[in-house]
Amino acid sequence: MATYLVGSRASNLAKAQVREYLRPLRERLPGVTFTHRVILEGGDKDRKSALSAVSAVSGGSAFSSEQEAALARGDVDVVVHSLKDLPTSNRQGLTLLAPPGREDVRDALCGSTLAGLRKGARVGTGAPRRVAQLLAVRPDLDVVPIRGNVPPRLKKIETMGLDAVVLAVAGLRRLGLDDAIGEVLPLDLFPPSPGQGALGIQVRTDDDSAPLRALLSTVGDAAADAAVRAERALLAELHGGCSVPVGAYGETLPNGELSLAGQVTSLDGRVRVAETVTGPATEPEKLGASLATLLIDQGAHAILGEVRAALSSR
Ligand SMILES: NCc1[nH]cc(CCC(=O)O)c1CC(=O)O
Repeated sequence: MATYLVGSRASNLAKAQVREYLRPLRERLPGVTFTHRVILEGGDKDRKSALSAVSAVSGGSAFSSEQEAALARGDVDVVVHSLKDLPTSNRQGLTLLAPPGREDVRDALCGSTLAGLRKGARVGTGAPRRVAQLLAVRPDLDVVPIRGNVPPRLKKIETMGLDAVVLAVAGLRRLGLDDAIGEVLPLDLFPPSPGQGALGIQVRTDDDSAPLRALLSTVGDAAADAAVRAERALLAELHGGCSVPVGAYGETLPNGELSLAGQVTSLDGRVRVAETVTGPATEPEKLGASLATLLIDQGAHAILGEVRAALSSR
């Protein structure tokens, strides 16, 4: 009987994601054993310094590297990530499988509604994309940088005297914290981080892993896969990472085509370029690349150049 080790970070969100991923697999494959292994991270302890050092410069993710190293070494056979935290550059010998569907992709305001925020209200978020999108619609807001896992970030409403914080609906739902949502933010003004709401299912590409890849592909969702591939291709073409103000949302249309919306916003929210493209769902990377070209023609590089300069001087 086959046994596979499934790795993840130690957070409650990571554990919930593993449970969500394994439930249908265990039902479908009663003869196969999947065992969860937490992979502890140096990067977790010292996330602040790691993030500011890595993400501002390369757009890389400090979180995922140790998970990927454990997978490459063979300590585990598959890793369940949050896809949006994974760098777009492909790690040699590893591959991403189609995600099993997708949670709600949107961001939420917790603690208040947008209209309910007084002038100059203090809103917590550490993500440049969220800062930029908030200031674009509400330049009066005082955006306060916060970091950490989802539950501590929610608690900062009380402990830091914030009026609200911005968090992904997906993480809140998976943690059973959706009661905290004051308003789900509209996709057109607050397009999510590429891959938001999707699990990043990563395996080795070697021949020995082929049977596992075949098993796991039975729970992959083609529509979600096309959407996240297009979103991540856009980000890669813009040379962005999870720390740049790029929002993207891919979706399969009723006619089977893939639509991809993308936005790049300056950190102060004053300049924004936005476009939507449509194309065959069989070529999501091409769609992402064509959207990147349109956004670059409209000035995306200038915006992102200023963002990088601002972030690296922090
Ligand atoms: N960077 C943190 C992170 N990584 C994944 C999620 C949950 C949403 C998801 O799975 O895409 C979150 C929290 C948040 O953004 O609110």
